[in-house]
Amino acid sequence: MTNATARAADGTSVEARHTHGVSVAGLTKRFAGKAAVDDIDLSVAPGEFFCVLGPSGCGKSTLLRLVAGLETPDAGAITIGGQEVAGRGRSIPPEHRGVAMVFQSYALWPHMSVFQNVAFVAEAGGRSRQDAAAATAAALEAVALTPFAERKPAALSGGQQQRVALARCLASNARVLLMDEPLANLDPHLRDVMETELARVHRASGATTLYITHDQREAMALASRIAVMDAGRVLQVADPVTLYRRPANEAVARFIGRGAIVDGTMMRHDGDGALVRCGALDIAVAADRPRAGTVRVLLRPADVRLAGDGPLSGRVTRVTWRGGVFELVVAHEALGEVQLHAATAPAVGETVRFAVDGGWVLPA
Ligand SMILES: Nc1ncnc2c1ncn2[C@@H]1O[C@H](COP(=O)(O)OP(=O)(O)OP(=O)(O)O)[C@@H](O)[C@H]1O
Repeated sequence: MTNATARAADGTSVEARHTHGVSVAGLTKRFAGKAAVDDIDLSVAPGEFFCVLGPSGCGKSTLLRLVAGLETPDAGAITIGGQEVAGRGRSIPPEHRGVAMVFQSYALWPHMSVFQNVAFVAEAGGRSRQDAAAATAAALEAVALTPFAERKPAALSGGQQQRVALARCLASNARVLLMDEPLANLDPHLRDVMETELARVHRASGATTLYITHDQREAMALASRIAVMDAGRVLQVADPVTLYRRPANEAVARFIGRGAIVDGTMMRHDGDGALVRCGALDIAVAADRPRAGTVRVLLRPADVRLAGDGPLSGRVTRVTWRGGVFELVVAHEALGEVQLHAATAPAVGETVRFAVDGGWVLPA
């Protein structure tokens, strides 16, 4: 099937869905005078899988609820598919925004069967009964719930109920899917399975997806781009690799992944690289621009390696098995504690030699 003829589970052409991006500008929402969402600008491309990642209480859900139309902004504007749905004192109600939403709580109708729960939403998209039934069947198949179609929600496990909520979202006619931690209540195995399924369904449907999570692993696995939020503000928007390798500031560096941050002085800058002196050690690192004074250098575990002839030595303070690799914390006199991965584990307290092969000078 070519792109031109590709069809989503609900019969909508992929092209139709691809025309719907989401953008917010200067978006602000206050509760009791305190900004939960604080002057945010974001643009989600049509068809993109975009994650908003941040700690509890940073304003992620409020942002999603604003886009859905469940909250009214105090300032700023929201545009969906080229249409301004909120701003300048105007607010289009949720049902006219062309979005479907999955919440942390599944909000299923207890008196309806699994099939009816999904079909109800599919029909609300303005389709014929027959088309809605086909979309419902396809969505239940996608979340592996076909055998449970006639059950009531009360006779399902929590994870199965969550999958019904997901199927409802998939079966809706919406061009834009809004998901608030939809995998939060699943066990790790089912989470993995559903992550794969979400990615597959997204590829097939092309629906623009705005996905909220506090789980960086999940965001990294699913998103084409991630916005990292803290205290109502967006700290950085980037693809997962850039967020990990080149965080914009210390807060993002500490929130995403592991690593150590050490002080140094930039001796030289050339193109995309720099030589930074940390204590008595010169390290070749990546850096976006020349900098005077003290700089802060992020050393990810992959930047550091055990080496019998390495120039540095330190004492192992912690060893953690991370499934396939040991993570060591090694204390060095000048650098402080650095982390690295190793195939074999020295004993805690042992002195090891190591080398630093790279790093990233934090821009801010
Ligand atoms: N209806 C409300 N009334 C008052 N305060 C609210 C309301 N909704 C959210 N808040 C506050 O706004 C801030 C952001 O909340 P929000 O639910 O958006 O965060 P979150 O990042 O989604 O958190 P979590 O991951 O825990 O769900 C919090 O301080 C919260 O207490």
